[in-house]
Amino acid sequence: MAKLQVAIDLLTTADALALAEKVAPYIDIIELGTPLIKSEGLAVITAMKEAFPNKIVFADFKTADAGALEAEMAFKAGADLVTVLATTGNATIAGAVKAAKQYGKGVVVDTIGETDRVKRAQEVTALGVEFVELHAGLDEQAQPGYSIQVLIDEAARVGVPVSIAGGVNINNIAAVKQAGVKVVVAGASIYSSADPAAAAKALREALDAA
Ligand SMILES: O=C([C@H](O)CO)[C@H](O)[C@H](O)COP(=O)(O)O
Repeated sequence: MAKLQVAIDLLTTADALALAEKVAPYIDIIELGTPLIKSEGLAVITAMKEAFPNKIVFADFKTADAGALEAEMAFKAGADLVTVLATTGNATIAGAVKAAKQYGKGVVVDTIGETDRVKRAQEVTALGVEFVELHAGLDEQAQPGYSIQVLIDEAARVGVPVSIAGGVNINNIAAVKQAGVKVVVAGASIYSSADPAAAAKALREALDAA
């Protein structure tokens, strides 16, 4: 069963907690987006885990160096999963994985900015990461001609555990799941909705039905 992850790209702890409260019944993983963590610091991780101890809390650090140190910071604050960039060196990813093993937590590698997401996903999986995020970030999504289909096609052939993030919505979530992903990430289609709870519920139902 694929998990549903809400990516919270809001800028305050209060707004993030309020959104999480609305969507929690329908989602498995609560992602604290990179802008949110930069805005509010580690305290937002602690606040989210205290409010939702039974959810998987995902800290989107996008770590580029000092993998062990940054992963430890996230885990000590309450994160269950932390991201490291695929574009960084294997030593940084391996350092984060080592810290994750010490804390009983996990590392997700984010392929944002990576030219060959499939090849890099296969390489980093061997380092012991939890899964790899096939990710087209907000700026890539804004480019003319962007389609999530490129990620769906990559997921179908990658052969290692992956998530997809990059514009998941109610119209494409079934195709995303059918590509064989472990986790489906939805950000703007939930937090920008006039009714985030209804949006999350619809995504959950479509995911489970696909
Ligand atoms: O990780 C993300 C981005 O880098 C900003 O932090 C997004 O949360 C991710 O792209 C998912 O969001 P949507 O594309 O809006 O679904």
